[in-house]
Amino acid sequence: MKTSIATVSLGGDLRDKLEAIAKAGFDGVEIFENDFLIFDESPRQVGKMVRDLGMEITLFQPFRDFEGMPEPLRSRTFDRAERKFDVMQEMGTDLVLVCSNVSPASLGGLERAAADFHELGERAAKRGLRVGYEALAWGRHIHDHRDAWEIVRRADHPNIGLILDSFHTLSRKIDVNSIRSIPKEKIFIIQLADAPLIDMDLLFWSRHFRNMPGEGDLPLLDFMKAVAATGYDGYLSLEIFNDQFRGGSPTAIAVDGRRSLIYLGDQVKRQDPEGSLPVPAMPPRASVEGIAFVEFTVDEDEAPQLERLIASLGFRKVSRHKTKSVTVFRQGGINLVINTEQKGFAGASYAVHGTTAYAAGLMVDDAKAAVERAVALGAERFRQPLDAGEIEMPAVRGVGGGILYFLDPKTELARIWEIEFDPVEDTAAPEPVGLQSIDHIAQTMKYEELLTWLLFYTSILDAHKTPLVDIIDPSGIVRSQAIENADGSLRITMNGAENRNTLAGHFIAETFGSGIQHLAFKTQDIFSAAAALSANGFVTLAISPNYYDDLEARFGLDAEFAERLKANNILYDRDEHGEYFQLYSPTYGEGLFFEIVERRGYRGYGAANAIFRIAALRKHLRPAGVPRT
Ligand SMILES: O=C(O)c1ccc(O)c(O)c1
Ligand SMILES: [Mg+2]
Repeated sequence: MKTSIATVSLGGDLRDKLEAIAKAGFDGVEIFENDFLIFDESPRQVGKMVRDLGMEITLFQPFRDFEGMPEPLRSRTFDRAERKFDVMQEMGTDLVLVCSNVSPASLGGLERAAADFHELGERAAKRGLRVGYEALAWGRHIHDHRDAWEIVRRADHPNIGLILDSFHTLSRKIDVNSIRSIPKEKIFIIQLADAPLIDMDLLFWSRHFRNMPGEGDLPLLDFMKAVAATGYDGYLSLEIFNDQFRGGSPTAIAVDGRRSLIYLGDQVKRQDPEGSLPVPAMPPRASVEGIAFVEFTVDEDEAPQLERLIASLGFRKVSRHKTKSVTVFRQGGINLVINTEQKGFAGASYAVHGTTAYAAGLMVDDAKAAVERAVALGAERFRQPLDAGEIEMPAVRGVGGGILYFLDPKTELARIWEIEFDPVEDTAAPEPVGLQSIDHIAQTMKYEELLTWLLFYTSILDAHKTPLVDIIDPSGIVRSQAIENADGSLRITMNGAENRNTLAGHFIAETFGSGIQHLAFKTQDIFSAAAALSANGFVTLAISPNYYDDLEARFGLDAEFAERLKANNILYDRDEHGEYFQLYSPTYGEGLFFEIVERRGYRGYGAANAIFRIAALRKHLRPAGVPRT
């Protein structure tokens, strides 16, 4: 599968962009004219830079306001085209994009436009160049690829073809099946972009909100399936106008882009294995059975404090690593691993970020295959030297440089706790409080990173994203979106902080990066859990009494029930599927905390309660609100 991206998609100068694009593994690049115009090197030099990086120029674009011009504008337009043809020949590319005319001076009429394109085709052919016509969604006369195709068809010239851009077609909800009957040799290139569904002016939406396929809400897969049905096997080229992306790291955005294309190709191929699109083979998305463990890095001085907090949550120390300073705490199906090693990645991670949950292990159907897929999609494999007797656990780098491990039931990874660990007798064992599994892992990141990790998880794991919700923090907005699998055994919430004054923003600033900010454990009975926690000396996060007054009024709760919630600092929510109960620990250190939830059918994460618990959590930021028993 040949991949390309338009230079307009990234920030930096042309050299930075080209280097980032090559590094991410793209085969080609669209030179966006403005990126070239503001760059000081000659067209020849730019072409050489691209080829020296092992790529080719797939397209030069855009050429605007061409078709349907009355004289004398028409002649001027052809002169202008000849000048651009000169540049293209010097640069070494044969394809130019003409986008549909937006000029008020332009005249409509398919025949007139077709005649103009025929003449342009003649001129292009003399130089061995080709011209692709794209219908802008806001073109003055042509804003539908079906009309653009009709013009190309009538132009009837081998050097004139069509360019399809998913945004223009899908933003106008044009039936993609109309693509299937276009001869593949008349499709000169495919441009791809997704976008979040926002009701706004098409031009504004396109110029500011496009994102990578899979990051938005448009039916890109339907579009690509229709393209593939033509037999098209040429370049898939990203063209992403997005202010946030241009402000971000060109390297990171390029990696996301390439991942999005490979993943899209993979989806097309899985639906039509005999299709023409040459997609690299890779294992399917990993089916997740659950969260096998979460691992904390902490130093020896702080470890007792964290262990006391975990013990008060009803976790019992069950085993110690045979060769490393690593212990396992367990309750129900939850494994919390405490790593106080100074060497290796855990030690390095502690040195940079302090006490954090820096790694998580997912139980999947096939751990090796999961990593193979992740790496095929551009993830960075993680490995470190093993001690004698240790088994290799497949892993990749995840959010914030954390580690995502994979285990499976069919290899010795299933027995990792017996193979690498010795059982220990926990003399101060607390009473379990009925926590059964990890309901969700909550990761905090800068808002700019949210789409990156959303694509990372959804492309590697058999999971989907939920709609974006706004979490109201007293100091700003945190944008939250969850990754879930079908049976709810995997839930990861991702909270994108827009400023550092929010609780999430504070966490990122103080731990020097993104990562797991909290873990939510699931119980079947939150009231008995609350009682058992209290007996263990666990200090529950205190919620304002005013919250309960409001809650009673909002949901029409009976007074006695509301009083029970209040007495236990339990937050309550309801959706069309059922009820939700939450209680929290205070924050530990710079913002890490724990949550306990009971779901009675409820599907969300209690966004409506966030402002209340955030306000309460903030009070505990300093000093650490850890029970010191
Ligand atoms: O926003 C634009 O003007 C513009 C230009 C060229 C394109 O290929 C496109 O899709 C949009
Ligand atoms: Mg386009």
